[in-house]
Amino acid sequence: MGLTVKATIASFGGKLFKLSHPSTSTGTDMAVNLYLPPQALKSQTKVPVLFYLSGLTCTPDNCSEKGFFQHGASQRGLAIVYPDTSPRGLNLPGEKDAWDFGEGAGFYVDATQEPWAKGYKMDTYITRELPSVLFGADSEFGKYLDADKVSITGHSMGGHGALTLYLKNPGMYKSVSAFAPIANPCECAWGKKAFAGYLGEENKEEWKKHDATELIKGEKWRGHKDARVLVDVGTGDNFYKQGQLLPENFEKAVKEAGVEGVTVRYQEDYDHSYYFMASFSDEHVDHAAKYLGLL
Ligand SMILES: N[C@@H](CCC(=O)N[C@@H](CSC=O)C(=O)NCC(=O)O)C(=O)O
Repeated sequence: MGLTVKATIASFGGKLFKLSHPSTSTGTDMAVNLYLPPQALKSQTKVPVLFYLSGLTCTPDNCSEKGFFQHGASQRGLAIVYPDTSPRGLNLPGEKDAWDFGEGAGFYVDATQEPWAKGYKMDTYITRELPSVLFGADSEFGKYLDADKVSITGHSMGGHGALTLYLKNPGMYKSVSAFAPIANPCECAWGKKAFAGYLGEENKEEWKKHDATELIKGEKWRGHKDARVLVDVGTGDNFYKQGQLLPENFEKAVKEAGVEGVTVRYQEDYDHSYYFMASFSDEHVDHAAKYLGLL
């Protein structure tokens, strides 16, 4: 069984499809939104694809309703994939006890600890299963999507997801960008809670494999001359002020590792919300478009 279309919504000359599909990674049905720009629909050609990973508490709808990404995507001619942030409906004990762990908070890792290992496999889901579901021969959308031209972006927990999936898999994505990412999860409260639960309290070396600040220092990226990374953080972001994001640690690691092609910008007064993202989403679409051959 493949994709089910739940709704089709006109947006900026293209169409937003609300989809669901059974997932072998999570053992649940997964919701996912897909935006096809007018260029794909009118000429029936394959367009490049930008994956957008959402933050804590989000569904595929938060960003497709108020992130303003469809505006830039329709101008540049790229598709956007908005996945969910965790499995839903597994009914694991404690799954809905907190907004920063469990349902809506999968952290884009493959959990190794029970009970989470039963379906919290968001790394495999985003990097392997979802592309094959969307781009594969059985997908009615495959004819519109260029599987060889894919970039990734995200917000907060999803910014962590975008940076780490990009850094773990050189070549899988053409570029990465992030809004207010949790840039050093091993050192912040959100990250410590998630990694202790999903990966094990004692497995600190394993945690580092899913931390952008650690990954950029690793052998895959040390001395890299063209990293293609854009990060925006708002200086009025309360989660930034509380030390949940730690972009300075990421910048320091980039410098120490001699990595070039990383831009971290601090946007005066902007907070953590979608008002911030909508203000800069065109620029993040353009960052992706440049490396996807559209600019
Ligand atoms: N507990 C609050 C705050 C949750 C929140 O701010 N979530 C952010 C992501 S935070 C890091 O990943 C978010 O994107 N919220 C959705 C939105 O539409 O703003 C709550 O439950 O709202």
